[in-house]
Amino acid sequence: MNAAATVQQPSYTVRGFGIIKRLGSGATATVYEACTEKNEVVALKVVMRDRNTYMRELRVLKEMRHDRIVKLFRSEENESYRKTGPFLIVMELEPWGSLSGLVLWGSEAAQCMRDVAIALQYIHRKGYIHGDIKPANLLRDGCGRIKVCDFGCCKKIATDDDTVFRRPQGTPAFMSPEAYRGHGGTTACDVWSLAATIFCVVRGHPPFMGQNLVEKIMYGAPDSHRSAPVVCCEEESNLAHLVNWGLSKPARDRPSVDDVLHHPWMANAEDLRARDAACHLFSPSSSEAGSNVSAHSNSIESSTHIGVVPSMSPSIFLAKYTVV
Ligand SMILES: Nc1ncnc2c1ncn2[C@@H]1O[C@H](COP(=O)(O)OP(=O)(O)OP(=O)(O)O)[C@@H](O)[C@H]1O
Repeated sequence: MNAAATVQQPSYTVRGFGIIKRLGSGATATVYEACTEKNEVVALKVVMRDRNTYMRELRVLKEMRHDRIVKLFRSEENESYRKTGPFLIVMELEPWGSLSGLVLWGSEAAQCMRDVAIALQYIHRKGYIHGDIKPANLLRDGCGRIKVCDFGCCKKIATDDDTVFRRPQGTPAFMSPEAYRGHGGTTACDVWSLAATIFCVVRGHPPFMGQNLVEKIMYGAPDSHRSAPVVCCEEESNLAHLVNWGLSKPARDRPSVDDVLHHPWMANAEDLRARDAACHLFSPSSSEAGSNVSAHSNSIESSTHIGVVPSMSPSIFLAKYTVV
């Protein structure tokens, strides 16, 4: 496959981008698979109204250069001068979608969550917290690796004397207790969300399942009596330990991202380099091709990047694209 193999015809255009299909949407935006005038295939995020969120996301994405973080292709410079939406963000397309609704097993779960921890380590070192780690913001690339997206809730790490009450931001099912109270400016908030995400991808639902926002907030409230979730069976004791540690109510009791990366559940996961090597060496005709996120099944010969439809096994390829 090469760039000449094109995707479905766009059904309409948004400021010069041909819209092929909707990939997903959230509170502030809708993301589309789109093509440019040069027939490059991209992810186009259309932020309808919230200019502040848009500007923040754009500013942060420009700073992020890491292979576990979705790439910003183009910041439509003119966008910054617009007073009203929609505002556009042009990103690399991750055609395998997010982890939302998926259940992962064993070392595959550990590898994917390790990718997220690596991305968080980078984000924290840059002086930011992501603020909205959850399965829907974790995209799968063609090699079975994870890329973090959606920096709309990202903020600078609060300084020690920064006790200002901020408007709570994030997704209730994955938010730390202190984030509910408007003190969501520390890296420990991301660690809570990561632990809740780990629970969710191995169990298929978030750890605290309030029926509505009020119940979810009560679950997270510091004086509620709910105990940390137990993820347990004998062979999963490492997993249970990490999740329960990450979901410690007092932020100071939680591990750092470095601790998470060194935790046996992640550190003992199958060697990632083997997976990376498999990604490059994978033969598109291999009979191991499949449609989950395992190391061998989603491998492609080259990374997905602008203008190039990924070269991959025909069965996987056809599931996502109409080749003309
Ligand atoms: N680069 C991409 N490639 C493929 N799919 C993407 C990409 N970026 C986002 N998506 C899909 O679009 C969905 C919504 O994107 P995003 O989370 O950025 O929107 P949002 O409005 O900021 O969401 P939220 O309300 O969670 O903040 C994601 O869950 C994901 O499924």
